Amino acid sequence: MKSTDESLEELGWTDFFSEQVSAEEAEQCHPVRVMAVHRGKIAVTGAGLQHSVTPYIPGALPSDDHPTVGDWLLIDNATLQPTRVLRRLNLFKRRAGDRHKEQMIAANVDTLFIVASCNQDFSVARLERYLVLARDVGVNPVVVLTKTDLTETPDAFAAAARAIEPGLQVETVNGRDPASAACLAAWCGKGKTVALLGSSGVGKSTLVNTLRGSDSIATQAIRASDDTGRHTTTVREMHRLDRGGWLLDTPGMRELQLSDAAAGISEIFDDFLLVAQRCRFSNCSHGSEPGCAVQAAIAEGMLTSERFNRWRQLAAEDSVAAAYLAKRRR
Ligand SMILES: Nc1nc2c(ncn2[C@@H]2O[C@H](COP(=O)(O)OP(=O)(O)OP(=O)(O)O)[C@@H](O)[C@H]2O)c(=O)[nH]1
Ligand SMILES: [Zn+2]
Repeated sequence: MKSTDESLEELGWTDFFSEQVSAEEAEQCHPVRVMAVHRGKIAVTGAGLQHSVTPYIPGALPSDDHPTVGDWLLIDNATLQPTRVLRRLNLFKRRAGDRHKEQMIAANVDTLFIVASCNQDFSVARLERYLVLARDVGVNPVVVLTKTDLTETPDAFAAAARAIEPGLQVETVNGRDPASAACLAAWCGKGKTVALLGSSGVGKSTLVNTLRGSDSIATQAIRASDDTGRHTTTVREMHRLDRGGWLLDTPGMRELQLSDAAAGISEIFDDFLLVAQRCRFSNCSHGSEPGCAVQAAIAEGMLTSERFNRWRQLAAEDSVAAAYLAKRRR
């Protein structure tokens, strides 16, 4: 199947997907993108068509990945039943509240907006957590710092974010002001999919509304007393922008739990891994072992103990999750 169809390209269809479809399949099926997932139904859009279809794929095992927002599916022309999920460019998952479970967040994302606000909610540890996820999944991250209108020092927040990783892209915006949010348009071109991740109340839905120039998503005033976000976004869905891109909002998250993200952790904390290679023992826990290069670097001021603690915390959390998953997959 060739990716010549203009309207499919607007949906994000590329050769990566078209090459997966055999000539035989192309005759019997048509590709559609999952726009929203509801209970028992998914909203899909293809070339000049929209359907609401069942998310169940004949013959799929319960352990198989089911369609999630952003996925490309093949739909049978006659029955309108999904026949299969096309291989994904990438997939965001997180550990759901129940630690045994993984929840799919979004598939086939070009750019991740990691949204945080310039107020007391701002946390480098939380940004690192989202960056680990972005690196692990292999998606280009952009840190978007909102609520610049509520602080005198937005540059200080931006500097703290930039210090996490050399070359990290950081934008500061007033999410309610279209002129201010316009700097984000660069990532939202035709056929591009941008997912927004961040804690509840940081202003994801507000950004989506501002970039779309509409006010169709419910946003809710957060409790002024503590800036704690309430859950305002309930359905995960793709929102179309006039210039052709797609924004994918995600429901309010209290805390992002990583699962199986060792590769991402290694990238964000590569400075620690580099130094750890010089530890005397290859299985050094960087505690009180003799000859620990990490502790030596901290003592010399080359590495900070704050970042060390965040690294150990993420690594410990991730290895517990990874062990769980390995057991379940066996
Ligand atoms: N002053 C100011 N308020 C903002 C800004 N961005 C968002 N808000 C407000 O912050 C509150 C929460 O914004 P939402 O857009 O609902 O937050 P969210 O991240 O989508 O939250 P969930 O849907 O729960 O994940 C709303 O009252 C917004 O009007 C901003 O840049 N400046
Ligand atoms: Zn060590």
